[in-house]
Amino acid sequence: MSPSLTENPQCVEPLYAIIADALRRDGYAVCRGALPTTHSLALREHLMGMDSRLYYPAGIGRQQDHSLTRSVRQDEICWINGQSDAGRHWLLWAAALQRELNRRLLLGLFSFESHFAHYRPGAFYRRHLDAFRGEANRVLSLVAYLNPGWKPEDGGELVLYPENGEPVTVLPEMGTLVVFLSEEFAHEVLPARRDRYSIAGWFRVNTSTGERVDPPA
Ligand SMILES: O=C(O)CCC(=O)C(=O)O
Ligand SMILES: [Fe+2]
Repeated sequence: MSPSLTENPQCVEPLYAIIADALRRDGYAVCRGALPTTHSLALREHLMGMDSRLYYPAGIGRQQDHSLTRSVRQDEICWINGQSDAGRHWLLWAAALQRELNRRLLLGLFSFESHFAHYRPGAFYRRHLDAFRGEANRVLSLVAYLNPGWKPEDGGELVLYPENGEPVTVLPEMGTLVVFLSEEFAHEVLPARRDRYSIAGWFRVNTSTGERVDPPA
């Protein structure tokens, strides 16, 4: 898809259709140039200007063991809570996508959480699942990349592992968006040779019961 396709609001419609069709067919979608250029540039600028102390090493599950975590993932993250213009705009964009995917695929997506991620040169995230089967909460994973001029020799690819089929490799190029079913696709981030910036997010369903509110907010 060319970047110009999503440049103005009336052109977002085809993007939703493309993502919904690909999810229905394959369980994942990879869309180059999906984020409007003005939007991805604003997010990138915000990231570049952020105080690096706002980032902290990512964890895994409830795992507290720092060296174990480092052997699995080495990105630094900052949760997006809508305090900045760029962050608010991103959350609105994700909410529109949530609404459209619910309308087209009846997924019942209920909430969204996301963070900025920075992988320093050499950092990786080993093969993992974002959600475990039967624990229906993270249903759909979404990743958006914010790295202009990324080249194959820069590494840092996302590799998705479909259960039946060849691995799918994605370069983390500016504006590229990847969406996939969280319980279905193991995936990993290969080490990059440059700083690698992205947003990772998850849509969840509401699994609250009488005793437990999930998601909590
Ligand atoms: O940055 C990516 O390509 C994927 C990140 C990821 O898998 C995660 O944060 O769970
Ligand atoms: Fe992941």
